[in-house]
Amino acid sequence: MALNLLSFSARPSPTFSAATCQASAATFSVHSLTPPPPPPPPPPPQPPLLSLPQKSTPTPLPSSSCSLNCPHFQFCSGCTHEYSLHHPPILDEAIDFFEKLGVSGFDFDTCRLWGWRCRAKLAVRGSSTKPLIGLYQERTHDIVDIPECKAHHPSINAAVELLKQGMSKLNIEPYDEDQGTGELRYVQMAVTTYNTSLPASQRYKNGKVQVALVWNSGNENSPSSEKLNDLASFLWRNGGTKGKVHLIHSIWANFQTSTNNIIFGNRWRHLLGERDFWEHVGGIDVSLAPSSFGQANTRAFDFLLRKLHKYVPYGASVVDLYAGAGVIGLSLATTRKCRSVKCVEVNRESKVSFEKTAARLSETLDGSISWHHADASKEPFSWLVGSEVVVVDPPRKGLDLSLLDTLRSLSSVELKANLPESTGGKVKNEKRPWILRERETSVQVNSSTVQEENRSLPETLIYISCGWDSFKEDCMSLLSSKAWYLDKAHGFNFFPGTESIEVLAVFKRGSKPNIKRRKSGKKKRPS
Ligand SMILES: C[S@@+](CC[C@H](N)C(=O)[O-])C[C@H]1O[C@@H](n2cnc3c(N)ncnc32)[C@H](O)[C@@H]1O
Repeated sequence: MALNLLSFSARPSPTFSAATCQASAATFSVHSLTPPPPPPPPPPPQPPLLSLPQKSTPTPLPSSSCSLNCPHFQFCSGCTHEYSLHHPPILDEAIDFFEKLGVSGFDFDTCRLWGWRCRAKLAVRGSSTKPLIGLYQERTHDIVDIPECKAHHPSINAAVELLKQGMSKLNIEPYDEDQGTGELRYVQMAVTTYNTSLPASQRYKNGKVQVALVWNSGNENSPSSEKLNDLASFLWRNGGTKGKVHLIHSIWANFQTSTNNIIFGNRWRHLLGERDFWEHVGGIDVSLAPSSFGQANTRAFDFLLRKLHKYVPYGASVVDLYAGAGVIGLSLATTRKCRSVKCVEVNRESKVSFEKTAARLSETLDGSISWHHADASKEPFSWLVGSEVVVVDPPRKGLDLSLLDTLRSLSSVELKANLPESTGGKVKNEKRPWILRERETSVQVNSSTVQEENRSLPETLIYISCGWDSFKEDCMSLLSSKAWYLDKAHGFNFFPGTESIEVLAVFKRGSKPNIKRRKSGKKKRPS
């Protein structure tokens, strides 16, 4: 699927780091699973999970601790603030927002502050003798070279350095946007920290990089393909299994000739190394092709998933909208033994990753699990029917309006849905409309599982958001419909150094129960 440059620099970027927050076991024991961080830079004392039940401002730390210490700060558009990485400026606003809505127990998981980015898309410009590999400078098309990025997993920086050496040695020309000439346009680097042959404590820092080279040609038969193969061989020879340092997991090519600012073309080729890229998050092994969406902050995503699990009842039926490769849905299917899970994703490239993950999990999956190549904004109601829980994880711009409207009107629709003759169109005639509608592009796991007719509508809405502004709007819109109330919210430091946080919000259908304080029943002590 095409990605464009706006989202590229929007999902905050780069870095590399050292310390992992030491969350107190009492608040979030999963942190004890976090492998120790890579050795490098400034490892100040880490503030961990900040539990903010009241309007409590987290304990202030000196501004020098938890600072970015990145030589590229101010030149590169990836990070917007330098100090107190554990406490992004937006956090205070989030605390206020949830407090005003009467949500108790909002907490913020600070996660890893440096070296957190396990997935980066970087532009390649400059010249073969002096390649520049990095992000655009704010509001320009000038690339800032970021070899010492503190957000990047250290393996990404090492792989970028190796790539530069290869380009110089083999005379690979970076892309020239004005002329449309040159060979290498972008590179995507994705790190897998899944290596069970290492002790758990050493896995993160020994992450291996899946390198995807975006080549300026229509396919692998172009005259410049020889250079592409030479570059891949160079990377593999020096960074692959037999290199001095084993750094590279695999090398892929993507072919793109478009003159707009879309990063990837439609054609992908696996060149060297392992074809399958596995990571372990949310209690499952997940496969991620370079063409599929993958979360940039692997560790923080793992924390989020583990927190998410507890909001989904055992045996529930779930629809996972904006599902990517179905990581959330499959993680729930496995850990919560879901009766059914439907994943809905518009990028067809994610299908193969879903299939691989599901195949590896097949023995643990009992329910009916499916993935659908479909646009969640089209007939959204049909996706909601039959699920008790809906999970949405939209892009930064938030929910599609049609889906938002459908969620807002769920209480009134439910009445109709329960009346056998009253629902219109496909919903009326087909028990599982999604199967009919997307037959060619769906994947059904456990097709032998008999699905009973389930016409229920979601009672729980779990909203995962990477766009704070759009989340606020969607949240207020859902609440103003009176169809939902906000029950819980958690924040995660997915993008330290930036203005963004990730939010996990749990909405329940109906009105908020009026919880009256129970009388303790204890007898007063005689004074
Ligand atoms: C923030 S990502 C989340 C992916 C997935 N939940 C995960 O964590 O790996 C948003 C996903 O929504 C997909 N998407 C965007 N618009 C969509 C739509 N209208 N219908 C279905 N999927 C959509 C994107 O392709 C992307 O994979």
